[in-house]
Parts: sequence; C-alpha cells; structure tokens
Amino acid sequence: MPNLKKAKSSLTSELHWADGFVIVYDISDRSSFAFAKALIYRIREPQSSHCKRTVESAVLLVGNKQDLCHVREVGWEEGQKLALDNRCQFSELSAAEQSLEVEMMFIRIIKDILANFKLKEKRRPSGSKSMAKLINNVFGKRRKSV
Ligand SMILES: Nc1nc2c(ncn2[C@@H]2O[C@H](COP(=O)(O)OP(=O)(O)OP(=O)(O)O)[C@@H](O)[C@H]2O)c(=O)[nH]1
Repeated sequence: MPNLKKAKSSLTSELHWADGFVIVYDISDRSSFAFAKALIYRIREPQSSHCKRTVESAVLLVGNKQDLCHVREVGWEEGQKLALDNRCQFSELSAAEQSLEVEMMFIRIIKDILANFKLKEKRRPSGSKSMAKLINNVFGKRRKSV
C-alpha cells in the first residue's frame, strides 16, 4: 500500500509530457515489482481533464537482474502478464551482464513511441477536412457574418 501512495505522487509532471516510460524492477525483489505495477497503473489510469494526451504513452516494463534468477521472486510470466494487461512491452535482462540488451531496450522504446505517433497520423482526417478543422479551431465554428 505505501508503494501505491508513493507511485500516486510520482510521475505527476512526466504524465503531461513524456511520450514513453521504461519501468524497471528487480526480479529478485518482489516489492520493486509491486512498485512497478503501481507506476504502470498510474500511467494508464484514465486521464484527468488537465492532462489530456492525444497519443498513448509507450511503456516498456523491464525485469532487471536476470543473472540473479536463482533468487528470483518474480516470475517471467507475472511480468509478461502485467505488461500484456496494460498495453506495455516486456523484457527481462541483466544490466550488469548485457549492455547490448540495455541499448536495445532504449531503441525499442523509441521505436514504440514513433509507431504511436505514426498511428495517430494515419487516424487524422486527411487533406481539406483537416484544414477545415484547423480553420474552425482558430476562428471558431459559428462566426457571425459582418
Ligand atoms: N546482480 C545484478 N546487480 C545489478 C544489476 N543491475 C544493477 N545491479 C545492482 O543493483 C544495485 C542498484 O543499482 P542502481 O544502478 O543504483 O539502481 P537504482 O535503481 O538506482 O537503485 P537504487 O539506488 O537502490 O534505487 C547496485 O548495487 C547495482 O550494482 C544486474 O543486472 N544484476
């Protein structure tokens, strides 16, 4: 429960501007997984009016310290399920032993962010429709004739 409270007060400003999040927990520490879960819930909770995003944030959940799997407290399936249930990507790695994997992790989140923006572009009304919308936004829909 304290984790949830702490997570609620975390990320407040980042929720406004961040296009992506990498949430890292320690597979040999269950409390870090609970905190990661609370952070993901915070990111995915329905946004309040002052924080309306047009593109959903990309989230990559990472189970670190895979080299400590002999003292594992969080199963791979648990991490995978949390990610799937909350539209996140998931991977496990060992930052201590796999520097390339860490690099790949950042490339992956950047790719996901770009994919989200491309998806939004596709959904936008095209050409004249979008121009009409822009004009309406600037001048207002119901203009009185002079
Ligand atoms: N065995 C192992 N240890 C790791 C790994 N990654 C980080 N550590 C160790 O975990 C400890 C915490 O690492 P930090 O890089 O300080 O991570 P942090 O998230 O800033 O941790 P806090 O400062 O505790 O919040 C250090 O002792 C690291 O050496 C890993 O992949 N395997």
